Amino acid sequence: MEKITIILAGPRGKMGMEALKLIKETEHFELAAAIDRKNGGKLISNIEGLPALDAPIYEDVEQCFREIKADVLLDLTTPEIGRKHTEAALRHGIRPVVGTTGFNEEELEDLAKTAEEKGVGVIIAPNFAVGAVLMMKFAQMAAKYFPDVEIIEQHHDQKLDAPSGTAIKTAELISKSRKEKQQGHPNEKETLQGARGANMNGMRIHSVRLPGLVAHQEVLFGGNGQILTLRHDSLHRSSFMSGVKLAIETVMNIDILVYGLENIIE
Ligand SMILES: NC(=O)C1=CN([C@@H]2O[C@H](COP(=O)(O)OP(=O)(O)OC[C@H]3O[C@@H](n4cnc5c(N)ncnc54)[C@H](O)[C@@H]3O)[C@@H](O)[C@H]2O)C=CC1
Ligand SMILES: O=C(O)C1=N[C@H](C(=O)O)C[C@H](O)C1
Repeated sequence: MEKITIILAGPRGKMGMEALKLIKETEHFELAAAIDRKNGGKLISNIEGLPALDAPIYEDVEQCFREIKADVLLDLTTPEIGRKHTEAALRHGIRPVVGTTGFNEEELEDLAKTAEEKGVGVIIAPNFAVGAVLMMKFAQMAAKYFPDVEIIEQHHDQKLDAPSGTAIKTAELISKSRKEKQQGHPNEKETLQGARGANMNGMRIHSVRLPGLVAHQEVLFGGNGQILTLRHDSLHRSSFMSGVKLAIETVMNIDILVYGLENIIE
C-alpha cells in the first residue's frame, strides 16, 4: 500500500494520543507534523508521554500547511478550532478526516461546498466506532416500525459539546425513516426547564455527563406494550481507531465531503 502522510491536530488530547499509536503502528501511515496549542518548534518525541515520532509540532496552522507536504489532516480538537483547521486544509489541498464533533448544519454545508469547489475529499465522522455506526443504522431501521423514540447519550464530564455528534447523527438518520412527530402528551409542561431534554424533529435527546463514563448511547423505542432498546458502549478510545484508519485510507480516493462513517463501511 502507498504511504499516506498525516498531519495530526490535537496530539495531546485523549483521542489524539490514541491516534498517534495508530499512526505509529500502521506501516503505510507516516506522521508528517502535528498541530498543537503549545510546544511549537519541538518534536512529538520531545513531549513526555507521547510516542517516539520525530514529527515537528506547529502552533500556527497556516505555517504548518505551507511548510509540510502531507496527504491528510486528522483533526481531533474542539468544534471551533476543528472547523478552522478543516477550512485551511481544504485551501491547501490537504484532505481532512475530522473526528471533532459540534459542527452545525450550516458549517457542514459550507465545508461541503468548499470541498466540491476544490475537488478535495473530506470525511467528517461523528463516531468512528463500528458498533456505534451499526447502532445508528439499526435505529434508522427500527424507527420505521417504532416512530416514538428517545435518545440518551452518556459521556465523560470533559466533553464540550451537547448533545453529542453521535446523538445528532442518530436523530438525523431516524428522521429519514419516520415522519416528523411530536412525542409525549400534547399538553405536557416542563416544571423544571430541560426536564424533557433537547427536541430534534420531535425526538428527545438527553445528555448525561459524569466522570467515569467514556462514550455510551441508548436509543429507546416505545410501541404498544413493548420497548426496544439499542445500546452501544465505547469502553476505551481504541474502539474508534479502526474507523479512523478506514477514513484515512478512504479519503485518499474521494473528492467530495462525506458525513458519517456509515457511508463508507461496507
Ligand atoms: N468521531 C469520533 O469517533 C470521536 C470524536 N471525538 C471528538 O473528538 C474531539 C476531541 O476529543 P478528545 O480527544 O476527547 O478531547 P480532548 O479535550 O482530550 O482533546 C482535544 C485536544 O485539542 C487540543 N486543541 C485545542 N485547541 C487547539 C488548537 N488551537 N490547536 C491544536 N490543538 C488544539 C487540546 O490541546 C486537546 O489536546 C472532540 O470534539 C470529541 O467530541 C471524541 C471521541 C470519538
Ligand atoms: O467526546 C467524546 O468523547 C465523543 N464524541 C463523539 C460524539 O460527540 O458523538 C463520539 C463519541 O461519542 C465520543
